[in-house]
Amino acid sequence: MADPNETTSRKYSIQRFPAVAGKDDSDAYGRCATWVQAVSHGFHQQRRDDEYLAKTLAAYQTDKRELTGVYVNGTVPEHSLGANVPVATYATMRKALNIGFGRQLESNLVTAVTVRGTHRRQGILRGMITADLEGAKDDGLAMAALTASEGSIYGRFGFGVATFERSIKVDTGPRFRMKGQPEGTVEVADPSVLLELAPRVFERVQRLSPGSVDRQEYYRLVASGSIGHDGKPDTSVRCALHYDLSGALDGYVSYRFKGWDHKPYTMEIVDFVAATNAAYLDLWRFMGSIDLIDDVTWAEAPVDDPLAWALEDPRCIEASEVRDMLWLRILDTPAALQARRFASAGRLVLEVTDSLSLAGGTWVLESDGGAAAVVTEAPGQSADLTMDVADLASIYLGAVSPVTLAAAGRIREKTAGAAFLAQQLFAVERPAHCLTHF
Ligand SMILES: CC(=O)SCCNC(=O)CCNC(=O)[C@H](O)C(C)(C)COP(=O)(O)OP(=O)(O)OC[C@H]1O[C@@H](n2cnc3c(N)ncnc32)[C@H](O)[C@@H]1OP(=O)(O)O
Repeated sequence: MADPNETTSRKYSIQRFPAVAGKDDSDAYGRCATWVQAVSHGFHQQRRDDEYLAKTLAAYQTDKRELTGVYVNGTVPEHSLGANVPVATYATMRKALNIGFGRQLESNLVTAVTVRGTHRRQGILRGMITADLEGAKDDGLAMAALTASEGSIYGRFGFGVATFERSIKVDTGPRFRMKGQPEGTVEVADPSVLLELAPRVFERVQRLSPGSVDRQEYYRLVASGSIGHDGKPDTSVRCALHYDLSGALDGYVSYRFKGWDHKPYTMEIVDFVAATNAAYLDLWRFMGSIDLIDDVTWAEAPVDDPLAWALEDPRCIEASEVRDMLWLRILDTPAALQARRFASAGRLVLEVTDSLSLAGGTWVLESDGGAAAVVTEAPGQSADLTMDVADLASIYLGAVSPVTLAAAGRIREKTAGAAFLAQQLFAVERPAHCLTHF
């Protein structure tokens, strides 16, 4: 792997360093704080105050984020941003990805990618991401993941869309009626309880939900209203908890009222985490019962949503903006395949191409539908399916059909029926959905 600390050219230096929150080492803290300001600049957000920087870096340190900054060598023109302000940023942290049937795969999460407008399209992103993916593979990881600001950036680096989400607006007026009966109870709580409870509930979701990525520290802070977009506490956040029939906590929803000047009167979901089907439906019953409210909105709803089937009138849901959510990048094809449990028995020869030469090759995948799959290298064997590594990432969690990718001309089917067999093999036990943005 390229050494991220080496001087890459006479023009730029790359520095990689851990996020630190302690101010004892003022140089290290200052470097991290300046890096956070550069990220805000890259995403057109406001300049951050000391409180925001302290809270953010504390959360980053908890997540063990590794920060990368690209710096201009030498002096910069008078009055411009100083040479200590990175012209490009990039961060990683390692978290578990649920890859179906309860299996977890430690993955390299990529985030906070920015390149200052005056330095763009000179290969800075390419340099940062190729070095990082190589390094993650050298460390033994088989998977990288990100959520993308634009759909056109990451396919060239071997990332494929693996899960989707959508925004919904639910009419909670008189026609909001749900089938069935509650199977537990819902109670309103002070949102601060979520500082402790949110990670506990999410831990169950992480175990049970294909496509789920373990959450970063920031989530419990947002769900509890401890931190809003501006870094200050968000006092408009409210929350409700769900208890199962034995009284055990198994879900929560946090939400905020959009205000009396916003018509129709709307409750916006901040975070909705349900570890059981009953918790999900009962919390929706609760959201649909809040007086004086016309609509409930949720920007991170699943595409394949049980709510639609639990409503007497599914048209209460107005869905918009179905969009890509989790992008995966396979770093080691046999390791990623062997980590999975396959849903049925079958044998496929897969030829995988990879322009970054990390995960390309030909392998035989044999599954008896049980716990272990056998993956053996088969160089030169004629393949049943050939695909780019990005397409293998897309089908990996079962949320994208290989049949669709074959129809799109992305996967090439050399043996009739092989795409359908792949669809059955890669299926998971429930629709993959990721509730974690990063
Ligand atoms: C995981 C995340 O954090 S997602 C957030 C991504 N960041 C943003 O959207 C913030 C605003 N944008 C930026 O900061 C920059 O434009 C970046 C990071 C997207 C790209 O950085 P650059 O250093 O300009 O990219 P770089 O020069 O390495 O380009 C590499 C390749 O990607 C292409 N590319 C880069 N950005 C884009 C884009 N937005 N759309 C399409 N293609 C792009 C380049 O044309 C180049 O293609 P090539 O290698 O085939 O010639």
